[in-house]
Amino acid sequence: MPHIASHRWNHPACLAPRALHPWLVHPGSLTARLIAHFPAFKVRLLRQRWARPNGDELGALGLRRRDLAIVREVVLMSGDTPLVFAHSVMPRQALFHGYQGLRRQGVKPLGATLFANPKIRRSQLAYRQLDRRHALYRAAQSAVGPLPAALWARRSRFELGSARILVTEVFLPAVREAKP
Ligand SMILES: C=C(O[C@@H]1C=C(C(=O)O)C=C[C@H]1O)C(=O)O
Repeated sequence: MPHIASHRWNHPACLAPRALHPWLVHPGSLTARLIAHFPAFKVRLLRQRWARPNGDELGALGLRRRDLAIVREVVLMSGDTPLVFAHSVMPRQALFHGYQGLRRQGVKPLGATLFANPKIRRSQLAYRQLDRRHALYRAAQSAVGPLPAALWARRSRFELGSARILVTEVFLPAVREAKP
């Protein structure tokens, strides 16, 4: 396993390209913003199955290495153009205590569910650049094909009482603020 220079999700978003920055720091539903900016939005569901979270996700969810969670991976699309690779980790405890409905999420955007429930709190957003040393970069690349050497990603927890899920969004090249 190549050493990842830093597991830390603490890269300042201000270092991101100017055209990407508004997307990275957007506090509301990314789905809603993508629908407002791009035509023919759809969710391409890649997988949703029991799996082990990535090493740098355990701490954020208070999990041990052997703990299982349902891992959901999708590509948010505009027609045939991939916009965002999203990876969501839903621990067993969360699925049985609060997030039962997420098991049948299918191609309905997660955001449509999470932002519709006023009891769900979102944590601070955390950012980092990913490259081929990170599992999420490699998963995005196998889903959409060749990518730039580094991609900006953000992640946050969605908390419902004691239940927490971790949602990570990897921004693909097509997502840039329209030229002013
Ligand atoms: C959390 C949101 O849901 C989006 C949709 C996702 C999905 O359907 O799996 C995952 C992450 C988000 O990009 C959002 O819209 O902000």
